[in-house]
Amino acid sequence: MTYTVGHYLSERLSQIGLKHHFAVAGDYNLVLLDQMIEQGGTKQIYDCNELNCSFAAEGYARANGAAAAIITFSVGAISAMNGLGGAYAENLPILVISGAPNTNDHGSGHVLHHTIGTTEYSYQMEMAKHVTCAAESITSAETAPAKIDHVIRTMLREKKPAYLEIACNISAAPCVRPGPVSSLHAHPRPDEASLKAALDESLSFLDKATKVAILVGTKLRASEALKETVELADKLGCPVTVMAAAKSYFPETHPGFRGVYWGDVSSPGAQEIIEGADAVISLAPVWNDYSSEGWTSVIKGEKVLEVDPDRVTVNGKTFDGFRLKEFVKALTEKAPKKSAALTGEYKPVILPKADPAKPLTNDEMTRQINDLIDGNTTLFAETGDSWFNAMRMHLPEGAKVETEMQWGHIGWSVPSMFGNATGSPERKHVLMVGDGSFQLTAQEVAQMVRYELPVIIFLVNNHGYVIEIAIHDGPYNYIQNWDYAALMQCFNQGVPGKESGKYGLGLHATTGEELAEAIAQAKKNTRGPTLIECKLDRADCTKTLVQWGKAVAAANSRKPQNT
Ligand SMILES: Cc1ncc(Cn2nnc(CCOP(=O)(O)OP(=O)(O)O)c2C)c(N)n1
Repeated sequence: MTYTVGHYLSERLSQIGLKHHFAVAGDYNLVLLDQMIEQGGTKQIYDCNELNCSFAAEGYARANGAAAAIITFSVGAISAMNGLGGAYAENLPILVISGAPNTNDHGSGHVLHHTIGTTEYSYQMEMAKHVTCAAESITSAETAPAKIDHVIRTMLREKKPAYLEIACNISAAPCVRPGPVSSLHAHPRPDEASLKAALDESLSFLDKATKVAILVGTKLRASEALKETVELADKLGCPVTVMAAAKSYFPETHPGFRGVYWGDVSSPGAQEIIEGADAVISLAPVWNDYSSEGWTSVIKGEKVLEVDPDRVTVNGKTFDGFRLKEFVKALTEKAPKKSAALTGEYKPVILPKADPAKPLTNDEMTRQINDLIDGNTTLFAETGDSWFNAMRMHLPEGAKVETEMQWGHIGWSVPSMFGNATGSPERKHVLMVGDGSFQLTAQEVAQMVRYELPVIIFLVNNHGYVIEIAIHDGPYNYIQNWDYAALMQCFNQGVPGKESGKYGLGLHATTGEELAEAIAQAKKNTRGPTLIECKLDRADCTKTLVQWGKAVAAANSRKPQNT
């Protein structure tokens, strides 16, 4: 068998640890898809559309560290741009690979199908450059290895997405074979002088402090320092809170854990700890209008030692030339005990068991979902009141929570969980998603039926965009109601000639008792997804969403300056 450009790409992807890649067929990428199948290093998984394909890759990267999605030129790639933007915002290394026009068409004056009808085809590359850390166009086999290695090496180092387009007549062109994968993982050595200076300044900052606390931030997982943070917390003996988007990045069973810090909508006691500290070690935070509750709660300034992925700022000085992980390890070695602020114990929100015969409430639904979560569960929480329900859950050791609080594309969670479950089949997957979000990407549940993924979907049917209503109400927040549970019958049509692809289960829950029964059935459904449609009253949402919505609305309605 001739070794080709497509084989090189496929081998590199399997060398970095991928066992699957996601794809939607299109005539610009069919030969490339053949090469991927022929080389066989990763299994080809199909999605209903390219938006879902890019989000499935993003979800896979959350489980596996990286991912790849193959789509067709222009009509496919421009949909996938949304997944690239999301991966950029969420610091996830996914590689989106687009089939591309035949090399003979460049400069020919030909108008090609699927394009915008011009004779220039570079617009897609120009778009991709804005939402990736590396982007290359492959139009010859000779230059393919260097370009493929460049985009993979860069995305792994930067924890950002990358983009490749491969001309459709080059995918099967003969190509040299790759060397060891170690060259793709190389990181620059830290600048020792700068690291020492940062450490000395930080120790001086901590020496003067009495009430020290750690705030775990959004980019800590991408900085690959979760374990190192636990070691720092053990050494300091101080309280630890997490930002909402970092929920589950620090073990909630740790004696120092004190909940989610989110301004006025923090876990009970967390706001006092962070805002009352005289030294906050802030690890990889992202302060945006949502995470700061409409700019009302940003933790910065002279009380803060801010440790970003590649920079430390403390005592009015800033240091770079090393990675967060290297700094945290060095700080742990020298850090003093600072346990004065660790008082009392963490009291998670305990939701009372409701009368099972009464209409289902948001609290009862959240309570039963929390009971379902164990140390092997990955909980996806979609944009909406699901965020706030996830924040008030207490997690056992090993449980993970996935959110998309920077990009916030509603519907993201359905394909992302599909990708995550594909990449971590050994874990249980649970999704909380509102009816509004679900309507954007619902068809990807059909792929969960096709690939027989035993995930559990809690479809929160509160008849509209409740998070938007909390921010600013209007007729645009009310949507057509669906029979969401009935979708499973539609998706259960099976794979022709095969026994598979017909085990989706759709259930309705209008009371606590019905929900408990549905969960019991879901646990037994091991050959497909179970969607439980939870009917809630529209006004029945978390108090924290209502409070947060007011703060965000105030931020959105700030008058223009100098008018
Ligand atoms: C692609 C995209 N389009 C529009 C929006 C704005 N948006 N954010 N949240 C929503 C409504 C979410 O409603 P649901 O999923 O029903 O969630 P709930 O808050 O639980 O009702 C919208 C329409 C968005 N975040 N993403």
